[in-house]
Amino acid sequence: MRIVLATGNKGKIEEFKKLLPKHEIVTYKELLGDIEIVEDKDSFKGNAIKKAKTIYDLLNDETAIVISDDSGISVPALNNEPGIYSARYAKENATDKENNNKLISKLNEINLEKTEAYYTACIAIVYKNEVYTVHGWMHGNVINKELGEGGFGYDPMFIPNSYEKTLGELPYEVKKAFSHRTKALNLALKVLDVII
Ligand SMILES: O=P(O)(O)OP(=O)(O)OP(=O)(O)OC[C@H]1O[C@@H](n2cnc3c(O)ncnc32)[C@H](O)[C@@H]1O
Ligand SMILES: [Mg+2]
Repeated sequence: MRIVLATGNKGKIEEFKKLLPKHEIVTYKELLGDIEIVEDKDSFKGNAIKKAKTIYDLLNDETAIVISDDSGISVPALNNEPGIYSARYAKENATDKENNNKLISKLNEINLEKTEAYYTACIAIVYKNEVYTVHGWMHGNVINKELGEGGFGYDPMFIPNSYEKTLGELPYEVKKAFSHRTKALNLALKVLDVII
């Protein structure tokens, strides 16, 4: 099955390709070029739907299968920041490094070297003009430094439950086994099984 990914994030694209080895994955940029989608909704779900719907409508092909991913990290000790603002925590169009530095300074402000955190992913599917959404979560801790080069985004700061190392240090197989994205995508595949 051919799936159009409504994301511009290289880390996500790489993960989706590894999670869906049997499917043909095309990114929206390959089909439509660069498009700016303003993520102005107040939930992962709202933004995921907006991204998937925008690309689906522009493709103008009823039978296209479009999948988006809106995700982020939440830190309860910081009132669940950055949450839906994870991509622009430091500033608009911030790099991963800038966002990680902002999270590190926020943790340092309240003298926390390590504290509970969780990732959320909402995946929206659009097919035949209908929208479906599913969620997945991964729980663990964030630390006030970056360790390792693996993964993307906040991964070098995130230690999943039952592990002692960050997702920057651990092999991708660990993240693949039970990440927020893996869990949401497994549900999305079940939805696709039913609707297609
Ligand atoms: O909107 P798209 O085009 O999909 O790309 P994006 O990078 O803007 O994606 P989001 O709006 O969903 O923002 C997600 C933020 O959370 C971070 N993030 C999401 N999933 C992550 C993961 O699995 N590991 C590390 N960081 C993650 C990511 O780096 C972004 O800063
Ligand atoms: Mg985004």
